[in-house]
Amino acid sequence: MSSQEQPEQGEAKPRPLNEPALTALSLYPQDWALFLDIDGTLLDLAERPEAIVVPDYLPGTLHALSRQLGGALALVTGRAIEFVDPLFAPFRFPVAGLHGAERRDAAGRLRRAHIPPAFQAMKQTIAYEAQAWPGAIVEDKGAAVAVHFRHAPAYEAEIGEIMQRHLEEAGPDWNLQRGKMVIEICPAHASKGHAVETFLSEAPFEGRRPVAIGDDVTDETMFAAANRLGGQSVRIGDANGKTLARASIGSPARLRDVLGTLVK
Ligand SMILES: O=P(O)(O)OC[C@H]1O[C@H](O[C@H]2O[C@H](CO)[C@@H](O)[C@H](O)[C@H]2O)[C@H](O)[C@@H](O)[C@@H]1O
Ligand SMILES: [Mg+2]
Repeated sequence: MSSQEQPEQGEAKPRPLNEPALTALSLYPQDWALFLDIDGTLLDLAERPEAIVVPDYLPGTLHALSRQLGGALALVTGRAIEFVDPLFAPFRFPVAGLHGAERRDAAGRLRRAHIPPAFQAMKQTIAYEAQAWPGAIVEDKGAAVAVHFRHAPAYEAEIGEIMQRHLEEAGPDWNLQRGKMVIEICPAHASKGHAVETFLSEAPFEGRRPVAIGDDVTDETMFAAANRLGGQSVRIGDANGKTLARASIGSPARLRDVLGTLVK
């Protein structure tokens, strides 16, 4: 690398180019709200659900960006809320968990999904059945239960059949949600798009245009909401063309870099 390409000693390193879909968050912070998925978006995917790594600078970056946006930054995730808060401590962001089935608004009010005794019993049955799928991981998320087959791909079809059967027994209040090497049963009213719309009906999100960023099929409803509301929708990674998102960013690492450049 020749000397003229080297930044002068002390000169700031060239800042990554802001992605056009996100620049507005820095140029017009009073007009925009940011809705962020977690796994595969803010955080790199890991081999196991509990093996995720939160870069030590990330909670502070999100807090600074939230302040810049007047508090209009929310996490919208398939994770349970109680799993999310420790990830970004000491900050407690507005958050929709279980794909929108539970939500804590900007005022701290928490709305949880009901967990009937029959659902608790079903989760125990699934945990027992999972013993027949070596490598599968059962994730009890309270009002949802996920079976991960990232390390048991040979059992994907059988797991899908069993989960479909449990869904039929559970009834219309529940839904089957697929994701990356995972299938789960969650409350039927869970929708990330509806969660975004609900946040946007409340302070400090009200009156702002949404930027929705996600990486998976469960994020498509919030892309649709953002598109419908004159906002921006950004998909992380390669969606093989099958997405409603109107922009894309290559990886969680790239997104984290760009988010850092948006903080003034
Ligand atoms: O809506 P998100 O915030 O993206 O959460 C989606 C699911 O993320 C987790 O599972 C996924 O990430 C794991 C860790 O990287 C990975 O091991 C797994 O294969 C992925 O499916 C989480 O465990 C789920 O509960 C979330 O629904
Ligand atoms: Mg995700």
